[in-house]
Amino acid sequence: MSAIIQMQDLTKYYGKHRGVEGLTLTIEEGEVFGYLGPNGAGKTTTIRLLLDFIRPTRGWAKVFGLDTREHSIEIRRQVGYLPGELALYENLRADQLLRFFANLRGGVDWAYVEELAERFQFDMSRKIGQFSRGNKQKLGIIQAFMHKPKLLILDEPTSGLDPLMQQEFYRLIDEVRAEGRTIFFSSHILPEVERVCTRVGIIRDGQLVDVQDIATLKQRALRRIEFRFAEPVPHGAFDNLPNVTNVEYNSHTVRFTVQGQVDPIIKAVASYTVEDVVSHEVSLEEVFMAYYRTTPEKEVQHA
Ligand SMILES: Nc1ncnc2c1ncn2[C@@H]1O[C@H](COP(=O)(O)OP(=O)(O)OP(=O)(O)O)[C@@H](O)[C@H]1O
Repeated sequence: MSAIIQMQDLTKYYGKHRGVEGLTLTIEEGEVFGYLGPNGAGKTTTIRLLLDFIRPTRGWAKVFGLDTREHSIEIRRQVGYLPGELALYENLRADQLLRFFANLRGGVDWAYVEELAERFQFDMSRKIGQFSRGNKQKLGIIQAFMHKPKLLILDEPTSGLDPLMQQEFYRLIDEVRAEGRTIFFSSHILPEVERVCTRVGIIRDGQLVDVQDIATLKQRALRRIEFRFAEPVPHGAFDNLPNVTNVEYNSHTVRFTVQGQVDPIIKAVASYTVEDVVSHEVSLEEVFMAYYRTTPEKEVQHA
């Protein structure tokens, strides 16, 4: 394995305002790395530093082992980049713009472009100016993936996509991953990061607060689970289960918060007749809260 992205003390201040600070991180070839953080955390700033659209105040970054400041043209040639906000030529048709990019980059298989357009139900013959936000996002995805780059840098790629198209996008990510290519993508949606990534970095207030593989993050995640039973359940029946807190009994229903494995709970509820079960996805905020509760105090003062 070789390092595809390296950051060392990477720091960007906008005047006195902190963008990101002290980012040190290595992403290896073949990783699908999720860069997770709430709005304003510094995700876009990091991506813009990697592509040399802005320059660091301190520290450095390398992509493919090349310094981002000295070799930005070479780096960008080998990267598929989806910006958070696309600036496009509104008067062109989508296929004209894609042909233009294909000619600039060279080596693009047009049949693959057509395949992507079909998969995303994207009509390339329409003018870009007429597109909805979702269609513009599809166009952004197609241009990022069309030349099969060895590194994809994607800024909130699923924003504006409907759920079906999101699923298609996740399949595309899986394919790129199976081919051993590398993806760095920012998101504020934990379930999608869980779905497609191998590792995740959590950024908050401009700083990288944790880097974990997905399995570890899942262990920390909180989940609210509700069971409805055919018969009333005795109060206290599930009070002493491992990993469970905040148990609420209400006649036929029981709700609780779970952190970590659900297996002991499933075994315990199985002695009653379960009519329904609802598991609420954890919000990123809850994951952060769970994270901060287990972080040494001096590190959480800024949280
Ligand atoms: N051009 C700029 N001038 C001044 N401050 C900026 C500029 N760009 C970003 N910032 C600030 O830097 C911080 C990080 O912003 P950034 O856009 O990188 O966050 P983000 O995680 O990508 O958020 P979002 O999900 O909202 O895009 C924020 O506090 C933001 O206000």
